Amino acid sequence: MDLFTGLASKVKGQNKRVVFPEGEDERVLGAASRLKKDGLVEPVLLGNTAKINEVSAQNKFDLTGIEIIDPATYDDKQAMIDSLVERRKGKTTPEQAAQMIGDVSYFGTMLVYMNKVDAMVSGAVHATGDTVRPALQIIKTKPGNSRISGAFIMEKGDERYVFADCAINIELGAQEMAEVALQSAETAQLFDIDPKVALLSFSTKGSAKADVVTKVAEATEIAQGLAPNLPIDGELQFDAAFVPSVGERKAPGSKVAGHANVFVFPDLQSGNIGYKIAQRFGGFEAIGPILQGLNAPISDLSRGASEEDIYKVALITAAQALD
Ligand SMILES: CC(C)(COP(=O)(O)OP(=O)(O)OC[C@H]1O[C@@H](n2cnc3c(N)ncnc32)[C@H](O)[C@@H]1OP(=O)(O)O)[C@@H](O)C(=O)NCCC(=O)NCCS
Ligand SMILES: CC(=O)OP(=O)(O)O
Repeated sequence: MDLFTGLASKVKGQNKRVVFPEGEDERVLGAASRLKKDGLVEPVLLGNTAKINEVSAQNKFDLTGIEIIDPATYDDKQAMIDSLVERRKGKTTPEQAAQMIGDVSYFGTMLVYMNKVDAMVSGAVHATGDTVRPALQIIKTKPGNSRISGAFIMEKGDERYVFADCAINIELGAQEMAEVALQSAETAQLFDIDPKVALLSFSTKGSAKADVVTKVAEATEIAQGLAPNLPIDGELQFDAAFVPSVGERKAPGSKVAGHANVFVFPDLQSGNIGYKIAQRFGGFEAIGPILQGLNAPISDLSRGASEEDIYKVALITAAQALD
């Protein structure tokens, strides 16, 4: 069974309410109308109702039964402001809160925080920082996680891999990289991938010396200590992690080298560039970024996302809302 058939059967009929703050965007509307028609989620669109109906009519989308909330005329605004001020005690004044919820990313995040919806999918129009900052400030991390990170499921035919962090942490210390490794192993399990985790570098097992290489070796030790039963290894170059013959030559005896399926990058430059190369040169579908370590299901999208990408990310996000 492919990834999305399995996810669809899990979320079908569960009526998970997913808010789409960029409700006036044509790709978002197309995805929402299909999700509703397929009975997979209950989309909630944010935006101006007349504008949403106009874009839908132009594209012949059927929005029957889909709730639209216009933040400009929302009845419960004061309760939302009060709740935001309470959550950001000492950090946000009522005046600032009123201004913040004028931004659809904050408005949508508050709907999740106040349990008015189960999940949020955004970022087709807004850059990642603007999409996730409200979640970092309001939803915060899950217990046991000091930071969130962003993973992609990279899929082509029956090949399926996890890449992280491709979206959030510009620089990572050893401890933080170890945490991303464990979060990514958990994400892999969610998608029926039996994780073999490689912490990547331009060096394999000491073949080069540099502080950034030492960081990856230290992160590997920390991650192995935290999860002794998981196959985790580093520092590994990508070829040593992925190609069996190279793995054997460069890292003999490693349980991961040559067979890795979860790839943890040492910083955001390499992670973001790496996933886009696999996507655009390698022909992999890049599904995500899936936010890991956040205390509620909220997903960011790439602004390059297609309607199909949005549909799939919404399905994943609804599945995360199931337990
Ligand atoms: C994610 C990002 C927006 C956070 O930056 P920021 O808003 O400047 O963060 P700040 O340091 O001001 O922190 C804001 C809040 O978020 C929290 N935070 C920041 N990064 C976090 C992380 N990785 N995990 C958890 N919380 C985090 C801070 O603790 C702070 O909380 P507080 O307000 O309650 O004290 C920033 O790291 C970023 O731009 N990353 C790159 C995103 C990107 O462009 N990716 C490429 C495309 S996908
Ligand atoms: C994940 C990512 O790179 O997002 P964007 O393309 O929107 O910058």
